[in-house]
Amino acid sequence: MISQKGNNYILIGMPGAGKSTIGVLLAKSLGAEFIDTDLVIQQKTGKLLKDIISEEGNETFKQIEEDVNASVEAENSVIAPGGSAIYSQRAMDHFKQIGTVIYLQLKFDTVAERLGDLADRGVVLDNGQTLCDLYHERIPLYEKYADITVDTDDLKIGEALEKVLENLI
Ligand SMILES: Nc1ncnc2c1ncn2[C@@H]1O[C@H](COP(=O)(O)OP(=O)(O)O)[C@@H](O)[C@H]1O
Ligand SMILES: O=C(O)C1=C[C@@H](OP(=O)(O)O)[C@@H](O)[C@H](O)C1
Ligand SMILES: [Mg+2]
Repeated sequence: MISQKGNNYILIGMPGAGKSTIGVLLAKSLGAEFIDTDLVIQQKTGKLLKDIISEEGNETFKQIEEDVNASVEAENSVIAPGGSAIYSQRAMDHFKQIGTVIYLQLKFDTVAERLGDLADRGVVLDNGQTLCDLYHERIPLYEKYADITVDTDDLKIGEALEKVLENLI
């Protein structure tokens, strides 16, 4: 049986890559809905992401994130999950089934420049792990799940949006 992909677009990439910022603009351009699953998690738990991570730990956060991401029901939507979504095979299988996965690719230096205080932003980082370690751990996972990769380095937000639109399939 040939399985048909859904008509959603899912943005993946490092924190600060612009999944949320470009996602909402992409949805406007396409006349689509926009879903930021970080906000779904916050609404569901009644807690800020950074507080879930700091108070309950990475594993609990990843479990909550997996459950939320794997149960997104959407049509004609742009979906912006958090950067750690790629740790869940189950969630990513779901995303690949309901839509086209777009990887917003950035060089490490750009990611480091964009991100401020990691704890304040709530990044899933193991004890002793640096941002550079995290970047190298995740790149193969973003590449593994991407249907489309868009290099957005050195682009302004509007230019990155245009490049994403040009690359849509
Ligand atoms: N070219 C760009 N593309 C996307 N975001 C950019 C760009 N340049 C600067 N920014 C800034 O980087 C941040 C991206 O954050 P966000 O959209 O929350 O990313 P993510 O959801 O991937 O973590 C925003 O503050 C945005 O204004
Ligand atoms: O990459 C990460 O570890 C995370 C990224 C965040 O989302 P953004 O990628 O939208 O910033 C959020 O899901 C959470 O704080 C963990
Ligand atoms: Mg985001």
